[in-house]
Amino acid sequence: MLHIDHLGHRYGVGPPVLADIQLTVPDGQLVTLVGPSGCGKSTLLRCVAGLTRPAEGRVTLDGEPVDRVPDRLGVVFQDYSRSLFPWLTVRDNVSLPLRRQGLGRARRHEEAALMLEQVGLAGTGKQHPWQLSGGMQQRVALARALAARPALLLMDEPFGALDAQTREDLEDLLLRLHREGGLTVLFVTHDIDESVYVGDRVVVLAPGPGHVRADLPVELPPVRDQIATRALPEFTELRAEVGRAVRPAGTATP
Ligand SMILES: Nc1ncnc2c1ncn2[C@@H]1O[C@H](COP(=O)(O)OP(=O)(O)OP(=O)(O)O)[C@@H](O)[C@H]1O
Repeated sequence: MLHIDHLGHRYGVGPPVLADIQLTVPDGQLVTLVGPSGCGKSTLLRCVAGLTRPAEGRVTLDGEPVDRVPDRLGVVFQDYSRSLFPWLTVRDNVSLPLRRQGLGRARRHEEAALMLEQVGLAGTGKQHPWQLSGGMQQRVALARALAARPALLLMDEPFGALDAQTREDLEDLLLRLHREGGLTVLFVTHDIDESVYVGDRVVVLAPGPGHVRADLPVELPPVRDQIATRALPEFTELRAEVGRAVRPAGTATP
């Protein structure tokens, strides 16, 4: 379980960027974090990842304070081309976290093959990332994040750079892995539709300084479909509610 307790942050002597963030993500829940540009989403994720030490409050993962990058943390960022090592094969990229855990070569290769199969990339292990499409590279990044069997998966706009069809395929892949593997996920997105489609719960962060404006359960069937789910009245109502929280009346900019 992830627990964020009264977290606040400012960079140096600058203005506060986050204030009094209180958020718990129970095991097995996929929480989407949505909010306008600059409201502090990435800063919050960096604090949770142990990359930035918050000025106030604290983060715990399974009861342990996060004061460095936790061992069992998976991360997937938007920029897949810079997160994979081009000189390593796909298999070696995926098995990197396992090497850090001290697993032998044969076990690492076995696990990497299993993870690649799970993300629909069986048989690509001997290729290099640059031989794959953008969507395939992001699947490799996901396989690598899952290889460490993370207690928490952090995703920062993971599908933002992909074309619409590939993005939908990867949303559905994430939903399946979450459903079948009980993954605990904190997923940052700009996209209100995506926040509702993939989330069990949507948390809206508002700026000035960043704070939780809304925390909404997603009461949609766990097995989702890009066309049928998005057409449900529950989906459109929640999307509107999230939209109003992201952009309260009178704050829209031309
Ligand atoms: N390293 C840094 N030093 C100083 N200020 C920073 C730093 N990183 C972010 N900020 C500031 O903190 C605020 C929040 O930035 P952050 O990147 O966390 O927001 P965000 O919601 O993730 O934005 P976006 O959606 O555009 O990525 C912004 O005003 C930004 O300028």
